[in-house]
Amino acid sequence: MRQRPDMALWQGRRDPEEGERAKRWHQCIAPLREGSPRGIVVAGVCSDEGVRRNQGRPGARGGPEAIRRAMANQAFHLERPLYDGGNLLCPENHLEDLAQEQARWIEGFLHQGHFPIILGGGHEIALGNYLGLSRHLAKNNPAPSIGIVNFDAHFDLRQGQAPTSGTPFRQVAEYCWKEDLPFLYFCLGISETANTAALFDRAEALGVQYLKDEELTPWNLALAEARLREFLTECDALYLSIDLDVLPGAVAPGVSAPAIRGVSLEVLEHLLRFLRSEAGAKLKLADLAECNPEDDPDGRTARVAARLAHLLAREVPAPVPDKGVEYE
Ligand SMILES: N=CN[C@@H](CCC(=O)O)C(=O)O
Ligand SMILES: [Mn+2]
Ligand SMILES: [Mn+2]
Repeated sequence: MRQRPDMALWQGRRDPEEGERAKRWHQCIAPLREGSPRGIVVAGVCSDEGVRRNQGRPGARGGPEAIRRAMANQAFHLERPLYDGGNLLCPENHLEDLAQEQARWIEGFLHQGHFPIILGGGHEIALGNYLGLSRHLAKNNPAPSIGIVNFDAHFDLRQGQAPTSGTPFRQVAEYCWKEDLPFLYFCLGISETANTAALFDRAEALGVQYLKDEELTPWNLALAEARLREFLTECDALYLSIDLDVLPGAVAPGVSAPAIRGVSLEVLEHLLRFLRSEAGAKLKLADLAECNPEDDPDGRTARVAARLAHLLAREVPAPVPDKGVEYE
């Protein structure tokens, strides 16, 4: 189920005549090992069973490889070590077991002090990410207030017995209810035409905060900033999820449900930078979900995902030690 990093994927242009500062990601990334100094870990969850179950276009199991290939040639500007943490495979499409196994895997990265950027995979990857962070934080705080900020055209609060790419945050809400934890979920980029009235009702009933795509314009950023700032005051820690279908379909066509309108890349990047500076060390974990290379002309979506990973890795705050752990 766990797959070691395939470093052969990390190929790209080389400019030796330009010297040491002409490096690209493929020249700087290392396989993650036990005891590696704290840094950024990119790791993939190769699952699209959730998308298939959700009546979508499968293919996102190839997302992690496509995003790594796009990352490989990016110029390297990071100030922290960068690692490939390998992949997690969904066992015989048995999504029911994925989240628990993924939670243990994520917890391991966090325990070693890394900032994980998890590459999807359908958005079913969100449940395991949340659970991993929750378990990690529970070591020092039995009832952590984890805020989820999800940039997404969809609420992903669907009902149903079986988990799918459309259910993860409803599953998180149920977990929080059972564990007596607050469910703090803020979804940005909601498309009114892509979410039924039933989903808006569920969001309301669960106390979900949201902003619609049409409210996230460059001339209205103060609204999102004020709402995010207030949201963060309630959170001990932040899990940031980016469903690439929040972007306009022309920018991110390689997803199961491309957006007609979407939120512009400029606005998304602005808000990611804003979150970084407002959340500081509360930001513990990020993911990029739904990249589907089978429907991605010119690898556009993988490349935009790679750029967002660069931004997250560059903007991520210096780690703050968990209790009892010192950073060098
Ligand atoms: N990950 C979520 N996906 C959307 C799919 C919507 C659609 O296929 O139209 C959802 O469930 O709402
Ligand atoms: Mn979506
Ligand atoms: Mn989603």
